[in-house]
Amino acid sequence: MKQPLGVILAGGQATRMGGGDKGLLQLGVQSVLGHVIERLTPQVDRVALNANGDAARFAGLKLPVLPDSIDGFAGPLAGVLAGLDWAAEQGADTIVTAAADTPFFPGDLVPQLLLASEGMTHPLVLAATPDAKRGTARHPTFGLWPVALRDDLRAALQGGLRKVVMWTQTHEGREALFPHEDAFFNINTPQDLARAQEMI
Ligand SMILES: Nc1nc2c(ncn2[C@@H]2O[C@H](COP(=O)(O)OP(=O)(O)OP(=O)(O)O)[C@@H](O)[C@H]2O)c(=O)[nH]1
Repeated sequence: MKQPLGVILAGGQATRMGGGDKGLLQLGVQSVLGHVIERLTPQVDRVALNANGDAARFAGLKLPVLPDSIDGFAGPLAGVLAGLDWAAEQGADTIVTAAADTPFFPGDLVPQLLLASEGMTHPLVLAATPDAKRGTARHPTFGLWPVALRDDLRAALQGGLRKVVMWTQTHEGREALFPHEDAFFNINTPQDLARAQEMI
């Protein structure tokens, strides 16, 4: 399998943060997105950013900016579709997604997702962490996605499907387990940002 392309999901509305772009918030010496780019870039072939609205605000990052093609804010799956359409243009087979608000995700994200996908015709794997109640918790914005299923995903979104896990289940998606409960700590609120400042 070719090395996946990387797609950073930054297409949300950040309502709990009061709007704006969570990825452009300052965290230590760089933006939250800067941390995400730094972690993802060495693990993939190339990186693009999925974001809606005026792309000029991300010009300094020097990454392709991919808007959602589904009307309205359809959730992270719309960003996955934008990433898969870009990957198809680039001749790639798969993408790995990472959320723009999750600055400390594992440095072995991509190898672990690839390992979990061995033997799958259409590699579809979500990252997961241990969860006291459910056994494991899946992280729907961190996954390995096959370009071959992009038209199926487009049809599902056009039919109103929004839940990532529901779509992956219809394709017998797997999970890759990361042992640390906080491996995908994400910034949703000003309190989360303060906690992240303490963590770096
Ligand atoms: N492309 C795309 N990505 C989205 C959309 N909604 C959420 N996301 C992304 O999905 C991930 C998780 O998003 P959430 O934290 O649930 O939503 P959010 O909009 O970032 O924040 P809240 O509005 O506070 O829930 C983030 O990486 C978001 O950028 C959307 O409509 N389109």
